[in-house]
Amino acid sequence: LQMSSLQVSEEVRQFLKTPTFDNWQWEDAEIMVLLQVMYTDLDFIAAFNIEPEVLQQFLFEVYRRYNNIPFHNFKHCFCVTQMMYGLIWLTDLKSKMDSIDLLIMLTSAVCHDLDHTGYNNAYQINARTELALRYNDISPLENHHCAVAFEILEKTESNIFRNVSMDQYKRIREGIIKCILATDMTRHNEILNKFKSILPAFDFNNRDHRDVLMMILIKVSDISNEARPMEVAEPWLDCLLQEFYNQSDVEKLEGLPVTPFMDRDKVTKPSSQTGFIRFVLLPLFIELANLFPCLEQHIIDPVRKALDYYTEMEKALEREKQNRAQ
Ligand SMILES: COc1ccc(NC(=O)[C@H](C)Nc2nc3c(cnn3-c3ccccc3C)c(=O)[nH]2)cc1
Ligand SMILES: [Zn+2]
Repeated sequence: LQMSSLQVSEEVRQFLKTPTFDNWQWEDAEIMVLLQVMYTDLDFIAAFNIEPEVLQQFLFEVYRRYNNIPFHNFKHCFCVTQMMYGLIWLTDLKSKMDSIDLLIMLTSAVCHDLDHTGYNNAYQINARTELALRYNDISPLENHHCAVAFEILEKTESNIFRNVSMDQYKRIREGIIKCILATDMTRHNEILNKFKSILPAFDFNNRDHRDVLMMILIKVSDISNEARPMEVAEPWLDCLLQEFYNQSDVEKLEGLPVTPFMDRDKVTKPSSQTGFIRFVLLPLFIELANLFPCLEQHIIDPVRKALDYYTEMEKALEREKQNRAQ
């Protein structure tokens, strides 16, 4: 996996800051370079004295620890990190938050699904896997992703934080743990409600407010595929359903409870998406847009278009089913 960060043009560097970036156009080796560009263009290299070869080793270890499964793979890690990077520039967060918080957010996105096996927490708990046992059924996957991140960071040659102070390292570790654990979707309403409650008097100088915002930003980045152009987003839904169907097939074989929206006999692409967009994605994005109005046109409009697209598809499927029934 050869990479050097010299060959990225100014045009690509600008494109990388937008939510329309198409991950499918790039090889893994090029994606590794694009991830380095993000750390460089946010001035983390200078601000935290990160040595380029250590950053490369860190990203290579990360690359190695993601698995080749349909959805929660290294390309997903890149998409989430690239969306986080785009949100940082779109909302001008550099002028509102400390650089160390931005470093926490970007690194959390890079590491947030490390060593995902393609089976969600419900499966881990029902099947009483080693992870569920180790983490007592408490966000087993997210605890594992975070533990793997710090296994990588414990090694000197891949510890991008090895030149920061003890206090900075403590703050970075606390922040990454909070952000990665926040990606457990069973905590979705808990975190969204907390954000809603502080929004009316949001204060960037309030540590608790900043912590909740960081959790909301990684959550938004994590499930934001439908904010991208349809030709980028639709393949991701196919990958996701592949992983979900694989899990529900195994659950059926093992006599374990099957999650309805993962069951290939129950779910269709449009039906899974219209519900998700209406009840999960839009409410979350609309709350964030309350704080950053510019996200209306960059993130919310594309999601409304996706909702229209899947609603139309759902109706067409319905009509087809009626015709077949007659
Ligand atoms: C509250 O917990 C939830 C809520 C909804 C869902 N997922 C869905 O409703 C369906 C399957 N669709 C869906 N789920 C998605 C998307 C993006 N990420 N994502 C996802 C993937 C893994 C785990 C959880 C989610 C939300 C997406 O575009 N669509 C999964 C968990
Ligand atoms: Zn994820």
